Amino acid sequence: MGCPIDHGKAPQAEPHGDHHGAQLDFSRDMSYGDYLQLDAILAAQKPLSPAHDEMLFIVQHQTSELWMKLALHELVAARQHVAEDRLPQAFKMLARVSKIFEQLVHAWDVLATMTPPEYSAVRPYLSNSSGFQSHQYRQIEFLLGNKNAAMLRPHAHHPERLAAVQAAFETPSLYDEALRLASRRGIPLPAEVLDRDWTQPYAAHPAVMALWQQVYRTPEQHWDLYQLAEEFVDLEDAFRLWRFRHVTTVERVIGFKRGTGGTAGVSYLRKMLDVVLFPELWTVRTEL
Ligand code: HEM
Ligand SMILES: N[C@@H](CC(=O)c1ccccc1NC=O)C(=O)O
Repeated sequence: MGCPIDHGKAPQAEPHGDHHGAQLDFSRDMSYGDYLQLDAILAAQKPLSPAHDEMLFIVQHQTSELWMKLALHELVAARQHVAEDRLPQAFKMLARVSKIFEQLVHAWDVLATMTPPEYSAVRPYLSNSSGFQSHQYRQIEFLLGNKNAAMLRPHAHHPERLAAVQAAFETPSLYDEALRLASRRGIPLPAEVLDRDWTQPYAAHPAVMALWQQVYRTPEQHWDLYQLAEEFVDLEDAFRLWRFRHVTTVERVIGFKRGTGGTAGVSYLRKMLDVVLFPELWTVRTEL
């Protein structure tokens, strides 16, 4: 079997030759590398230091950003599906995002092969750059409800990126949309939940706790909200593991040095382990 598109060519003279019938001439057809823009992607690793390990550092971050690009694409679409009452489509996307995070959790194993002296050879070349300035990461945090206006500042000098991060900052989070959906389904929720200032981080509310208690006590009557809640828990679980591996990897590589981004480093990242994205989905478990 060759390409499913009929290019109007005669069949290969030797379909069972040493090329197994594969097309070998791409002078006129789109090839693998053409489709994937590999020339652009593979020309984008530009080490600044003479250190051997900088290639690992660059590839690790670039691949993470590509997975974050997909996660963001899925999360934006999932939120839209929730906002428009199409839960099955949202489930599919949220399950994929959880798997992306699991992939990113395992990716730390590769970076952890870099020892402190190996990283010390690269670090001076990083100047003040830091993952803290990742605009895709910040959009993911905002989409998941972890809003913080100060995090917009690193993007102020770049209008296009600022607009994207700002839009994520001002738009209801995935969880906000889930609560609005529950309300459309007839579960009573107050205005301070349904129409709040979306630029504020979500804070736990007793009415939302009551909603999830109802869902988890009678799942058969609220099956899709129950499934949505469990998708959210999967997602937060995977995200927590990612945050945890980040701190432990950072600690083993730079110890308690300040971050290049200006924070205290490990103690800042440890503080981020306290973030709870979907608070009632965790506390409801105590009540069941
Ligand atoms: C040796 C490897 C790494 C070290 C030493 C490191 C260190 C740090 C430190 C110290 C911070 C706090 C901000 C600062 O002051 O710079 C930070 C933040 C951050 N890093 Fe890393 N990091 C490493 C690898 C990675 C990788 C592979 C990613 C994946 C994209 C990443 C993404 C981030 C993100 C998104 C933040 C912001 C976190 C937040 O604000 O909650 N880092 N990193
Ligand atoms: N914040 C790190 C530097 C760092 O990790 C970094 C620098 C440039 C591009 C990505 C990075 N990764 C995550 O923060 C440090 O303090 O060593």
